[in-house]
Amino acid sequence: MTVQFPKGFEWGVATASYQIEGAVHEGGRGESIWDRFSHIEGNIQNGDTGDIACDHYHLYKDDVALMKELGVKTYRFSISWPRIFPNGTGDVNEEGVQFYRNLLEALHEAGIEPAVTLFHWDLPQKLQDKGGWLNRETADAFATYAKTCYERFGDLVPRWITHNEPFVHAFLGHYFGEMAPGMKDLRATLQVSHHLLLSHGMAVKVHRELGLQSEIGITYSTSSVYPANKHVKDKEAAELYDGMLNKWFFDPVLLGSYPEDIKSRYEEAFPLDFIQDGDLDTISQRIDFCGINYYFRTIIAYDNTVPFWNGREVQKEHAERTAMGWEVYPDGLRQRLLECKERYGNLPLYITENGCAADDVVNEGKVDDSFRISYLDRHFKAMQEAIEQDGVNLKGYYLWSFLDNFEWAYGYDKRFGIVYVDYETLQRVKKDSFYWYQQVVKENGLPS
Ligand SMILES: OC[C@H]1NNC[C@@H](O)[C@@H]1O
Repeated sequence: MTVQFPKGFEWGVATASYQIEGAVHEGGRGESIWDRFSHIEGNIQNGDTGDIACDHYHLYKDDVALMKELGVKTYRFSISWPRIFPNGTGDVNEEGVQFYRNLLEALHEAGIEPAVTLFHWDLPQKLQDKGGWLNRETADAFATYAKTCYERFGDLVPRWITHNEPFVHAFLGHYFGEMAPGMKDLRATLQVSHHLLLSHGMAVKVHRELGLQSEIGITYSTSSVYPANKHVKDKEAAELYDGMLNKWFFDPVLLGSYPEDIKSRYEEAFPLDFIQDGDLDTISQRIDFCGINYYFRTIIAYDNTVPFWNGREVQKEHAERTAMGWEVYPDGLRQRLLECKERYGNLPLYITENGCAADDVVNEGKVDDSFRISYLDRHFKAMQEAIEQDGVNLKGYYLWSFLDNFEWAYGYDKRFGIVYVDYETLQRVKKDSFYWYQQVVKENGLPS
């Protein structure tokens, strides 16, 4: 065994509701902002939508059987809020509850522990019609939704994740405009990000009040940020970008305050008057773990035409890249894990997403995705170094993704799965990486 992980290290796979379920008009489900956004022409590559996706809603038993064959200990998926509350609040949709109970019971039968994400971006459209996350009342609605999930599913869920990647939902959905609900307004983005974090704290408080034995945390998209070169301006720009991307979301939850360097710049432009007294106490409720989603590093060059953080992403020439164009940089994962340990203490961490898109094709019933195996192999080595050499309290790993699925604005072109999905027939085909990962899970380490 060349690379061995600690005994009890948890190997898993991850998905999300809108990306795999389909059945958007079935089982009493209400409309989500992604149903609305994906049906607006021009928003999604090839005009794709999540209407059918992987049809996991009907095929979940086959998918759980495949996970059992894979041998993973744990499976991270998200609950679709509009399946539980079609209008966002009000009456509970019992058919939606039943679907997730069936899924949870199938996982329990298969000996697979669920890690459930409460919000992975598919906000009920009815709440968006009332301002969405711009509206502070959406945080209250989220706490009610969370409480309902704890009550209905808590007997079968050992691990809860309040939010998936608040940076991505806030900034790509409300500033860069490439994701639902497709806004382009920085002050709105900061208001949304604050209400996302506030709702996280409210959901943690409810979890503690119910005295649940399960653990609860939050999942962040994150990247290690590097200056383009040694110039002080580049270093300052990288610092500010790290503040915008990472600290703005990690610090309120883990330190109880927003990072001053970027906050003061925002306040020069507009008052952050959506931050109310007591909010940061709520947001910084103790959590049991932090989820880290890492795919690539970020290189920043000074650019004073970019407001607030005065920096723009630059690409390393001739770098190895995935089908998303993201640089393959496993050292950045180790770096980011060490940064978290040094800034926030040794809170338990899970890699709640990591993986790569590749141009996978089926050839005589097989999929040679050696590129993905190489990507994973190198990131696993970086993880193991973080544990063994840097003392990072890394407890587990969820591979993104179990299935090829709807990759948001990119539609179905970008394949992240270790299981190939033929979107014409919905047939699943195990890729070579499925068998490779099966061995890693079995051996709790990398094959020599
Ligand atoms: O882009 C790959 C993944 N990144 N994190 C959030 C997921 O929903 C994405 O598919």
